[in-house]
Amino acid sequence: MEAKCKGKYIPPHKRGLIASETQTSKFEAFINKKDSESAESSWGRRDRRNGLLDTKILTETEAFFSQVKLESEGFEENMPIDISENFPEMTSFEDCEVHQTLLENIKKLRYNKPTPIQKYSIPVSLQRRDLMACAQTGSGKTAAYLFPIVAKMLNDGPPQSQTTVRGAVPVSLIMAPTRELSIQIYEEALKFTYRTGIRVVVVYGGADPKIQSRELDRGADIIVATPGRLIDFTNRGRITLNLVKYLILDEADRMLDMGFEPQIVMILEKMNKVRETGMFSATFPQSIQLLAADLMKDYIFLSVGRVGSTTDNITQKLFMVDENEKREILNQQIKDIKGLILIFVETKRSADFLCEYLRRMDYGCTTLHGDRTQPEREKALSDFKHERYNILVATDIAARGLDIPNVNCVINFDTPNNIEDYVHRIGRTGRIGKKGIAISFINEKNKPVVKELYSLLYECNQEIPEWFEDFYNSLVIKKPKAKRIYRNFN
Ligand SMILES: Nc1ncnc2c1ncn2[C@@H]1O[C@H](COP(=O)(O)OP(=O)(O)OP(=O)(O)O)[C@@H](O)[C@H]1O
Repeated sequence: MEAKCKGKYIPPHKRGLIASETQTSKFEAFINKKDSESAESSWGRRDRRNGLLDTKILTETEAFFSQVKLESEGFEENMPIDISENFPEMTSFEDCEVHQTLLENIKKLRYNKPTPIQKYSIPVSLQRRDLMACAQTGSGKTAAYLFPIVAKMLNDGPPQSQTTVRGAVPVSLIMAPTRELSIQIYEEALKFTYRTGIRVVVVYGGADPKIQSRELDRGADIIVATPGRLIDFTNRGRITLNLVKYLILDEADRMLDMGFEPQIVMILEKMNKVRETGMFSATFPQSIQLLAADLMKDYIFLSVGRVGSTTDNITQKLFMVDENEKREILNQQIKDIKGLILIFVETKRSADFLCEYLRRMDYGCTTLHGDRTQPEREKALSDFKHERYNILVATDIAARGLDIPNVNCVINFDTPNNIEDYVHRIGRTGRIGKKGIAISFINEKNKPVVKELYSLLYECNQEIPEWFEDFYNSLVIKKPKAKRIYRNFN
């Protein structure tokens, strides 16, 4: 029996056996032979029938493809893998019998081979299992979930009941914590769905809801969203979630922490219980893992490298700097750095002040923070990406997920007191095998993060300055209790 099962990963040891096996037969119903044989998918045929072909999006996506450069300098291959059930890894994207258009899109993206997280997670998702996946920043987690979603959707074909409901009735929902990250995921999803006929729409706060609403009216098969705006649209009946089969929480630990969790629960309540869920992040504190586990069924846990660790490609430097010396030291440090520099500060006000200062020092600088309007935020990010300014001063809204090529250096002007934030922030550099530098200014205010930071530096083989060793020791070595002196009165 031929081992080819469309949209499903077939591990090398199972090729040539297959169809009678349970995993395979479970998916036979979804296999649409015509789809995989013809260049056009059933989604494409649907669009043609309904006059939905969107040439503007196609042209836009072609422009994205033309910007793709082969940036990877080789990923770390020998990472420790922890997986809760044995799933053989895939060695190439072609291992998966997926629609040829998806494989062509992978070629256009110039992904020659899967990264370690992709190798292990794609087979799990194609076997339609829930997944909690943790891998370092910049290791290709976005493709790790987009590839199987698009593969499965191409397999399944459009849902029959879709046309009877008003508004958008997505099959896949991807949620992310920030507007900029949602836009980035949307643009990635356009590349994966190019010429498949699958429509992707992004909805996020701060942008004109009328424009987003018009897009939704044309139909949305994959929706990428920030939670607040998604709730608005579902409450207004513009988005119906009861056909969602594939749910992804990107930056899942952030999505499930206290800030977002109530909104996520509200959204999940509107969804069909029968769905496949994927949760992805570079960090996953244990308490959040427990919460996440409650939202999945019989899930696979996968980690590539230690949960919450960072890549050795980032050289992490620490400086002991008092608050009033920070600007001066910053000036000394950035003078000779080539390429893009991303500086993190704690507050929106300090972002503006620091940017102003750097401009006075003749640096090309812009800011990204929550007090700016959405168009200003998008322009700032685009100006930075396209190197119109080589310094971006940002608050934590730029900490997670953003994939900006050529960020050579991240500076924690105000180092966060939470190790997860630290890991995500410095992860804006040293992506996909590239080298990067992360500089952090530390002082007494950072006591809460010292222990975890020390462990992180140690495990990533980073140089630990003597003063930091002392700082650490002063916090961990308990002072001996004063000895009681028993006087001898004899
Ligand atoms: N197989 C691959 N080959 C080459 N490049 C890849 C591959 N997969 C992903 N990339 C590229 O790697 C970069 C980082 O990927 P991505 O943004 O998905 O990382 P991430 O793991 O989600 O990071 P973060 O934790 O910061 O969100 C992107 O530019 C992406 O296009």
